[in-house]
Amino acid sequence: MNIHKKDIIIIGCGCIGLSAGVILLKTGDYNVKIWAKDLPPNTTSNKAAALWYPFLSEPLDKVGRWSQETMDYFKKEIIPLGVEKTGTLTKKVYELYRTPRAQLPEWSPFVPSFRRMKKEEMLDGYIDGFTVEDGFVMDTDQYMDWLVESFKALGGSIDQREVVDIREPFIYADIVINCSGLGARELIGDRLVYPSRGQIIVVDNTRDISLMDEEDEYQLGYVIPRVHNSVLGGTNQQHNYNLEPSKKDTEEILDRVAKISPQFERKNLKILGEKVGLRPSRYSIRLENEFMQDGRKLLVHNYGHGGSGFTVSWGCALDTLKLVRKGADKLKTSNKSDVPWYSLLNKRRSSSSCSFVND
Ligand SMILES: Cc1cc2nc3c(=O)[nH]c(=O)nc-3n(C[C@H](O)[C@H](O)[C@H](O)COP(=O)(O)OP(=O)(O)OC[C@H]3O[C@@H](n4cnc5c(N)ncnc54)[C@H](O)[C@@H]3O)c2cc1C
Ligand SMILES: NCCCCC(=O)C(=O)O
Repeated sequence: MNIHKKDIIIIGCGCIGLSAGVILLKTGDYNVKIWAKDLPPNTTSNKAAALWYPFLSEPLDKVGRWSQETMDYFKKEIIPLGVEKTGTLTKKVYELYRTPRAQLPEWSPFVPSFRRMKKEEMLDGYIDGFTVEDGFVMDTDQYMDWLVESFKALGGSIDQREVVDIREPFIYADIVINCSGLGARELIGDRLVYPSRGQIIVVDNTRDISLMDEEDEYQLGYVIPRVHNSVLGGTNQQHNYNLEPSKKDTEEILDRVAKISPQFERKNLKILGEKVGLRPSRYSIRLENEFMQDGRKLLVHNYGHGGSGFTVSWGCALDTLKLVRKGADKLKTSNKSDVPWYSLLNKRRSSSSCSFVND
């Protein structure tokens, strides 16, 4: 532990916490520790498909910028390391519609390669669609393992521990980053974050383009080819906490992807497994500073990424660094002796005590 560097504790070891940790460590200015109840492969992040595509997350203008910054980071820092190391591949994606789409997605101006699909690219049964030429997909478990390895190689350390009171980490650090995902509901009493249950099926490899039937944002039909296998999806069941795969959902996902193309009919697929994750959904991604204990402590919130955690992860990590720098300059020097450590814990924080004023 370098005493000249500021200590930071990140709560959460999903793609959001790990990306933030890597960016903070790369500056050389911080000692960074992750505290997390669940570690990969037992996080929501490990249940993701995953591909670059903004989905179920707001506000769309910021999601656009974060997505573009994440795409740039992947192109410069991750894709060049090679697929064997990171489990990440550049992959074109088609978003398909059976009805015309007058509106372009609000995030599209941020993504240079975004365009409407050409007639000659259209699949049978679809009349409209969009494409991004240089998106990416990752074998999620392999990518998450690479993120952990990168974080540790930069000097980060990971403690598997549940944080029951948000003030506990402040005994050890003046700056805490809240990357707790859906856990923010309990950790800081934010009832605005809720689960959107997603179920996927892992199958043997399929074709070389990610295909997503977006006609219905609740009954999803997508095929995402990855490095060692492909993922079929999916579901978007709000406020559903069931973590067990449902046979009914599997049947309905298979029916939906078969309608994308005959090559995805069940007889042509070899099912390898099913996964379920609870997307940390919120009306708006919360990425902001909160000063605690009369301005002596800084809590940076970075949670509520819905269906886009991987797609915005590096953009949000870069903004987390900006918030840390901005907030740290405003911290009143905390002379540890005048804040007895037990005083931080002797009052349980009521859920109503948090203010969720978003910027
Ligand atoms: C089926 C499915 C498919 C998806 N596909 C994609 C996709 O293709 N592209 C994409 O961009 N996104 C996708 N997503 C969304 C993406 O998975 C999430 O947005 C992302 O994983 C959120 O990351 P996170 O780090 O915030 O949360 P998590 O991965 O849930 O990590 C939260 C961490 O905080 C810890 N934690 C919580 N509370 C506490 C506490 N009190 N004390 C200590 N630790 C705590 C947890 O243990 C965990 O380590 C998908 C999601 C699902 C379910
Ligand atoms: N629009 C389809 C989204 C693909 C996968 C994904 O982001 C999800 O299921 O959350």
